[in-house]
Amino acid sequence: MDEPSRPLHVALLQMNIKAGDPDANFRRLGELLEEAVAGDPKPDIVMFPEMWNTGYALDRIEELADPQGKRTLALLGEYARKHQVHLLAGSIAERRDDGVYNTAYVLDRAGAVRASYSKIHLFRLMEEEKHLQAGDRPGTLELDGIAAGMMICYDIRFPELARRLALGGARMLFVPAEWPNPRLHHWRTLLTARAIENQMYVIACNRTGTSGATSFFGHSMIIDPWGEVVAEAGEAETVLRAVVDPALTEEVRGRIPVFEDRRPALY
Ligand SMILES: O=C(O)CCC(=O)C(=O)O
Repeated sequence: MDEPSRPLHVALLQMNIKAGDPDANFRRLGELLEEAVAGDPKPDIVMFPEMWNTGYALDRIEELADPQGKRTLALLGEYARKHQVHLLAGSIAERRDDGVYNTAYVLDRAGAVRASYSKIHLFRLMEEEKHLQAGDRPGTLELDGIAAGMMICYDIRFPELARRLALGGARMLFVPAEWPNPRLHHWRTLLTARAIENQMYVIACNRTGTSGATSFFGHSMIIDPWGEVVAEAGEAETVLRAVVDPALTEEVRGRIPVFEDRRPALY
């Protein structure tokens, strides 16, 4: 049975991903995960970045993607059970019968898959639409009695999706990403705006390092429902930790009743 809603310890694996080398990425993820669960207190939720299994090796993505996520889910199910943590397992390149999807999985402490979400908005600047299939439904989940939503990277440029998740009851928004230079300003501003306008936590895990000519700035962030940055990483590979208190969402929503004051009939 789910525990009652209480503050949660989260740990974000800001990882350097090797494009086109799933074996190396599985190894590195395992090391960072061990580092995360060795922390005191042990995290309730460990989160990973976007496409952490393959990186953006899009020209070989058919061959590299994990068929039905089987390798990922077998390994992560074992990790989750062994360490008794929830895994917001970033997203992976997942091969299905009709193509490759950029899919985020959520596993609970028992290692069971609780939710999945495939990225809805494909990022044309990186030609995702030529190699990936788009998801067709928003990502919702519930962990320890707390309703939350998921968006992947480029999705945060679409405020209507975050609002839809908030209206559906989400009190936290998880955002795995591979957000590159030079758009740190956009990353910080958009994440902060999604937190303030929806009065919910935004928990965003970006990758770091380089992939060909593209470099990634890290700056994984946890932003509270008032828009304050609770924790922010620099550029280095790291485990970023913070405590999130879902009760703060109610307090902030009570302070400025944005959801009651909406006039959707007019716009
Ligand atoms: O929107 C952006 O600037 C970055 C998005 C992106 O890199 C992605 O969705 O993979």
